[in-house]
Amino acid sequence: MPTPLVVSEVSKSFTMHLRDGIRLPVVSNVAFSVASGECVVLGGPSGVGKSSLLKMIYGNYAVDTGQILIRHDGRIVDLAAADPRTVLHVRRHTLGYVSQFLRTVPRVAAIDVVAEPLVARGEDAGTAREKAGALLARLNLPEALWQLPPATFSGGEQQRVNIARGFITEHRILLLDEPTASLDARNRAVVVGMIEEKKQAGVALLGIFHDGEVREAVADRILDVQLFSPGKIAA
Ligand SMILES: Nc1ncnc2c1ncn2[C@@H]1O[C@H](COP(=O)(O)OP(=O)(O)OP(=O)(O)O)[C@@H](O)[C@H]1O
Repeated sequence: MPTPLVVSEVSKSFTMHLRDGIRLPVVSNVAFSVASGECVVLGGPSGVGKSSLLKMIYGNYAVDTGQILIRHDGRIVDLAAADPRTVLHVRRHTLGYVSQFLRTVPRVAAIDVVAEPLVARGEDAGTAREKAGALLARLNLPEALWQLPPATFSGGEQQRVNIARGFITEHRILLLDEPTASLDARNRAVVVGMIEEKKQAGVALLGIFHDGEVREAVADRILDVQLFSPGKIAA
């Protein structure tokens, strides 16, 4: 099966426009790939650029140089150079992202927040809601909350809505930014099981997990982002 995600010679500096244009180099010459059915975990100390790298791959941060090659619709798209329409199409169909925090939409019920990515892909609303309910039940979100907007939910409840929303589609690539950070042990175990199922289904996963136990449970490989700190030569 063709490799779903290849990151090639990616470098990035932040330019602080309000601070005399000071440049903050973050990563340099990042090169790795994630195979189908593999879970690669980004490692390295705080501030080394793990989250920034994930945001570059999702297209939220621009890259200065390099390519982010995504297998999409039977062809290869360089997301680093793609126009916004293509980026949105890739996100809708191929590239999923579970951020650390849920971005809530006022007045939208939790179950519809979770079902929305399926509806956007053209799935019937009733079926999408059924799948959303099954995921929320699996993640132990009390049914009394399903019809409420998640804005007032606890941190862990919001995170579970966010996870359900990210896992509901059959995206071939899934980016995970600390999806278990606010969860208790029981729900962390549920998420580990869900990641395992995605691997079995051939999804390529790339994530950040600060929890050592979760990392050990899900990682096929840990990629030390420090190898790509500016001034170092990538191994
Ligand atoms: N939007 C931004 N503008 C300016 N600097 C940024 C921006 N985002 C990140 N940085 C800087 O880039 C560096 C890497 O940050 P990043 O959040 O990617 O690190 P990390 O490895 O994920 O850290 P942690 O493990 O603490 O979450 C930091 O020095 C940070 O201050």
